[in-house]
Amino acid sequence: MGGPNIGEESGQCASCGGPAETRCTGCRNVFYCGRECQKKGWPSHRDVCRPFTIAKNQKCGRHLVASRDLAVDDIITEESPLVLGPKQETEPLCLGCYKRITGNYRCSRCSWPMCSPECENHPDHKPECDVTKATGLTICVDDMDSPHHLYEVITVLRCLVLSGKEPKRWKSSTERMNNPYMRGAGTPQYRHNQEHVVQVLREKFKIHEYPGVDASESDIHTVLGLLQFNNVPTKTAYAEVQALYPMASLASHSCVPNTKPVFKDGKLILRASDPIPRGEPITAIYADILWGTRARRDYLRQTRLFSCTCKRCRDPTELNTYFSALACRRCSSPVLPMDPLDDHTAWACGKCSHEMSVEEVLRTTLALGASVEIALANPTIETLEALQIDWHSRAHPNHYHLHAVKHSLLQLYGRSKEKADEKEKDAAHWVEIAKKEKACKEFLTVCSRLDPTTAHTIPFVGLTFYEYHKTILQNSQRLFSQAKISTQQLKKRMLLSKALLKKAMEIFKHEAEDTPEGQLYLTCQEEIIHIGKWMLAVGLI
Ligand SMILES: C[S@@+](CC[C@H](N)C(=O)[O-])C[C@H]1O[C@@H](n2cnc3c(N)ncnc32)[C@H](O)[C@@H]1O
Repeated sequence: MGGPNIGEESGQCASCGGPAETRCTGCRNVFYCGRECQKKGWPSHRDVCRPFTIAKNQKCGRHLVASRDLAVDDIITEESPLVLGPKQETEPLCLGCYKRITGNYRCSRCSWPMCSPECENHPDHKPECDVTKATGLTICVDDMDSPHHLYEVITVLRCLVLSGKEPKRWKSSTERMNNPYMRGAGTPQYRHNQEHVVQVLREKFKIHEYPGVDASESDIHTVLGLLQFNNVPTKTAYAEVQALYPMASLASHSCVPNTKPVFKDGKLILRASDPIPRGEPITAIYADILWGTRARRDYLRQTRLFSCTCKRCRDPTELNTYFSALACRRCSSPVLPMDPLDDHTAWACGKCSHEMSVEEVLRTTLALGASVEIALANPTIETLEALQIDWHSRAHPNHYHLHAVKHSLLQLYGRSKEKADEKEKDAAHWVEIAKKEKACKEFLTVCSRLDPTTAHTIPFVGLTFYEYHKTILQNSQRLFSQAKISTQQLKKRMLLSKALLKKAMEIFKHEAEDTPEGQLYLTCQEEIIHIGKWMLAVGLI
């Protein structure tokens, strides 16, 4: 049998000629009888199937480029990580499933805290389990609520063990990965790594004595560099961890990424989140989408050693969100950077042209961030509203620090009397519900401009849709009981409320059942049934 019949629905498997059962999971143009045949057919099919090529330019180095026009949701890569493990700084977590742990259970072989006997047998945990056992070291981690320095070594150790066990695979995947890390020798970060990773791995874990592992000080620093520059933040069921992927690690960065990642069944599936024309770069985001431009650019410079110049970074308004804008002292209009790509630029009011120096802007932003951090540590409606009022004359209401305050407030509003009897819901409650609705709408508007696919804001946006549905539900039931809306209007609002729940479910659909997001998915499901029953009972359907 020759090469696969691209695009032909021949009814025959392109590999063995038997009856076709499934489409190629990459291009979906070719038919196979099953997974095995797809694997066999792959070598000849790869070049036509792969939706990307690896390109190279001066600005980004190697990067992925669409090899054909890609539609939204097209799969770009579906691959297992070369290595996956906790982020360098993390609170103690299970080294099998990455769930936060209580400390009540320890691996029976190596003494690392884990969550259960099943997790101690998880293949991810094997490298540190074997190395720790070989040294006879007892792992002492008591405080489960603060980052613990011992976890800094885990992912590096996993890389070193893999490089010893599967040297060919390790080398072919990593030898061309970007690693400008050694340029950082002598920096505070390098010194930190020397003390907390290199020395710990060599002196405590005796990693250089472990069979097959080359782990000179410089080997360990090289691995630290590979991880720093090429890691892909990967959201597992319970935590965001770091991973190296042969292909996805090559995607260049944009603060307006055109891909969305989902980590499922141990694999990263990277899909197009926008149509990507042939020849365009395929981009991921390496920073937090809900940080302002200066914070994202500083972070990228520090961790990845480049200055982002993407569409959002170039736009003083950050896609019309005013996410970093301050307020003019003279006329209250937004104050924006004159040249957002220049760190020393002055900021100016768009209306009265009053200028602020960059130092004043940084001082103000820092002070706002500090006030927000304190307020969010113990949030109440009173303290958060007081903070909003206090900063009203100094920062734009959409400022990213105030956006975080809004997200907390939209959950708090209406909560105290949520379960109360209708009679107990007083005027103050309905004022809160009105504020809640407004906050939900504002929060979603800003997020939809920054992250239209919601792929990078799942917990925030999903929860907001859920909270939003409550306001529509409660308000419409009240207005109907007061005969202020017609049956038709009530029905319309009930359907809107259900649609908001469905939107939340769509956002949470990949979340594990025992996470807050997975639980909320189930709550939404129950709530939809409940609303349906209520509509039936009152004759709306
Ligand atoms: C994960 S690696 C990507 C692969 C890398 N380009 C290579 O050649 O191996 C991340 C590095 O790529 C470069 N890079 C990625 N996106 C970039 C961008 N938007 N602008 C400039 N450099 C970028 C930076 O050097 C960054 O540290």
